[in-house]
Amino acid sequence: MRERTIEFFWDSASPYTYLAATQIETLAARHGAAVVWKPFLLGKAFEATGNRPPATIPAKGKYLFQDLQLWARYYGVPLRFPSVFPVASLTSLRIACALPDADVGVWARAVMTAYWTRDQDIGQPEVLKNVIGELGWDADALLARAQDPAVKDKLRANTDEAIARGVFGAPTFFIGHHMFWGNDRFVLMEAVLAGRLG
Ligand SMILES: N[C@@H](CCC(=O)N[C@@H](CS)C(=O)NCC(=O)O)C(=O)O
Repeated sequence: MRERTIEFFWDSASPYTYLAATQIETLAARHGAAVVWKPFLLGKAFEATGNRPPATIPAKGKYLFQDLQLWARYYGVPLRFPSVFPVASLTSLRIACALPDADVGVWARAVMTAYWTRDQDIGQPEVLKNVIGELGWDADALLARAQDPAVKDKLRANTDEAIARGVFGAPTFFIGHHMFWGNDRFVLMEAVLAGRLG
């Protein structure tokens, strides 16, 4: 039987993850697959694997700015490089861990749109409150829940799981036993979902 689940490890601090988030549900729907949105701390995966943010290597950073804009134009989505970068994504990810599973993708897309298209500093509680309010959710209650020890543990567990499964960057997807890093791996993911690659 073909695999019908795409696990999506995402951190709102990652521009390529924002790009992937604009596409993944449409891709999944084409194949009757479900997306499981898994927030994790990319910085911890960098630390654990000895990897580093690409923008810290000047030549890679320069290329990355052009590459991101080309992808945004290719997808027909907005992308504005934020004035605060890198951003403190921790609270936005804890909020994701405090939500019911069905709302995590909605939150991920909303918070990444605020940061990656409207230059809003999602490290600030006031900004997060606004984004939560725009979704019609109770911002004070959700921000309070995001501080629960069980919620903090969930983010830690997702991050540990990602590292244990070999994640070194973002976005990272799993379809069955296959791991994919990057929004540029969609072509391979579709081949797996369509049963053309085992
Ligand atoms: N080619 C990938 C690039 C993805 C990427 O550079 N992601 C960053 C985070 S935004 C990362 O994880 N970098 C780790 C690395 O360069 O090894 C894509 O198109 O998505």
